[in-house]
Amino acid sequence: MGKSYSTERGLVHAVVGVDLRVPAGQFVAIVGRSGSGKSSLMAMIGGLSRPTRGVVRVSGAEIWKMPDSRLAEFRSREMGFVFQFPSLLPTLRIIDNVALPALLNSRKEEAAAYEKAAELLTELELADYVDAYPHEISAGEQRRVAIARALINSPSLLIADEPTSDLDEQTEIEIIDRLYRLNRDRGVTLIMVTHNLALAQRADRILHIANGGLVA
Ligand SMILES: Nc1ncnc2c1ncn2[C@@H]1O[C@H](COP(=O)(O)OP(=O)(O)OP(=O)(O)O)[C@@H](O)[C@H]1O
Repeated sequence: MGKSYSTERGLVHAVVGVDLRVPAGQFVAIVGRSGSGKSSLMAMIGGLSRPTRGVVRVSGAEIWKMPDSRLAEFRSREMGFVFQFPSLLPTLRIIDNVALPALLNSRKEEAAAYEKAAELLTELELADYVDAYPHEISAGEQRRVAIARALINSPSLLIADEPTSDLDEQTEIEIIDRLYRLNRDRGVTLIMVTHNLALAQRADRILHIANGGLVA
């Protein structure tokens, strides 16, 4: 698959001829320098940015053939996202933030959504903070909330783009450990971009990307 952007400077080829197959349940780490195309690749896989070339299949479905509304629904059901910054809604309690995607998209019963949110928060050792607001918890705890939120609709694929940026080393290890265990214990396929090669070592497979292409 490929992605080019039209800019005033002309076409920028951000991703070029990437052929990537990730078996269900695998943990793949993607590493590469700034500007190498990691986020562009993740956005195409995650149904957030249309490829200019090629196809993306998730759980057998060709996602970029879907009409927008179906893709949005598919994305919220099949995929979870953890980005560089957790972007929790500041006026909602932690539990509301986690339950929200279930209430919005899969039309889960409110009670069931809150029950699942509480379960996930307990699993991520955040049970004490369900009624807290995002500004009342630490940056590492906020990342864990974002992971819980990403899991609320039981996705088969979790996409994490620099999920530990701006965290201290110990918290970074802890977050990666969480993601690692979710992958192992729940069988969620995990594709993670990281700058940190040591953390990438936890993955089943490390892909290096340079100038928009995969390198051996
Ligand atoms: N919306 C856009 N419009 C034009 N060019 C873009 C756009 N997004 C990314 N690019 C360019 O595409 C290339 C790849 O960018 P991308 O963000 O995918 O890299 P990255 O590896 O994720 O970088 P970083 O680690 O700094 O986040 C870069 O040259 C970037 O300038």
